[in-house]
Amino acid sequence: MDVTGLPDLVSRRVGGAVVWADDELFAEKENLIRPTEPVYQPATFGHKGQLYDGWETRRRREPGVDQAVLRLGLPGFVHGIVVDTAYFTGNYPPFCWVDAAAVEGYPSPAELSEADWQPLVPRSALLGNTKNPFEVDDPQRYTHVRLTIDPDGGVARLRVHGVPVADPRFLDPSSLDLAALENGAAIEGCSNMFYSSPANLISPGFASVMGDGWETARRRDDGNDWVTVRLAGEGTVRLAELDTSHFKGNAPGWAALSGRTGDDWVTLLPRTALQPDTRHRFLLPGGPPVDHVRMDVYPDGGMARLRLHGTLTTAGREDLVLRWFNRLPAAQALAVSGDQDVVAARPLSVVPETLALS
Ligand SMILES: NC(=O)NC(NC(N)=O)C(=O)[O-]
Repeated sequence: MDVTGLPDLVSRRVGGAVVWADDELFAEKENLIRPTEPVYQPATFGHKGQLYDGWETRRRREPGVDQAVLRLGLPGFVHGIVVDTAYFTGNYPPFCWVDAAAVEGYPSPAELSEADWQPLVPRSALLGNTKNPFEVDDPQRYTHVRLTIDPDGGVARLRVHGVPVADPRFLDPSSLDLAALENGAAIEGCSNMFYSSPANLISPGFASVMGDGWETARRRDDGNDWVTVRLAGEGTVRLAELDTSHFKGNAPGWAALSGRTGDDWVTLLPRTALQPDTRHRFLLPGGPPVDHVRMDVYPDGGMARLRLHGTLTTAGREDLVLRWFNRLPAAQALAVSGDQDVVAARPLSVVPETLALS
């Protein structure tokens, strides 16, 4: 499975941050999570040396390692990590490892140093000027990761690919974006992602440039492009927002929405004309609850965001609560539910009494 198709949970685009590094003399730690590909200009010297688009520490003169701690913009479970050493050739770290922690609230760097760090990637050899991929097999929901480089050097980007798991305590089941990545929705498939990923469609916030959206290649046949979203939970969609912002010469001419209810697909929005560079909002007439939504765009093009505001059904809400509760580390699950038996019995198929959240 190519996990790099999954959203990058630590990208700055989804609110990730590098909260601490022991050293960043040559190049700033914040570069690690820039959403764009690294760039390089040879023989471009600043006051401290060659400028690199990455995180680069000084040459160690004592034994030890360098570390950076990152907060996931979207807490979730991690399927794969990419340590990209692009353009670091004579100065990449020969080894690295990655740990993760699940922490409630808003811990400071000092508090994070005391966290219960779990190994995600063991000590592994790195190649220079290469995207170094690592598969991760760990069922827990994490909020932070820690990159250790051994002994020192430069890393251009750290990508943490996984599945966001929303904390239901912060969601109002009667009014939420059922298609939002941060609420637990996911892209299940699309016809084409030549220029940019469909995960952008359901990412937080507005798109700031065209590259922040989903863009297909120009079609040269009679078909049309499409994308399917698994909703955060089963629900009823009341308001659809199809935002073509920044797509001026390449917005689709039309779009339609359909929803999956059981084995059937029902029309939510019939084929409707779109304008370039416009945040369209369509009130939907209601209808049966759906758990997946497919957007067809005609014939091709790009879109910045797709929002599907609505209401979770009871089953949809229970699903969402369980997805979160069953991924919590045991100590956190106990703190939340207060019930040793409930924690021991996970994964459950019914929401525990103590988690009957409004
Ligand atoms: N030419 C270099 O890149 N040298 C050094 N790094 C920077 N950024 O200048 C180093 O020692 O790694």
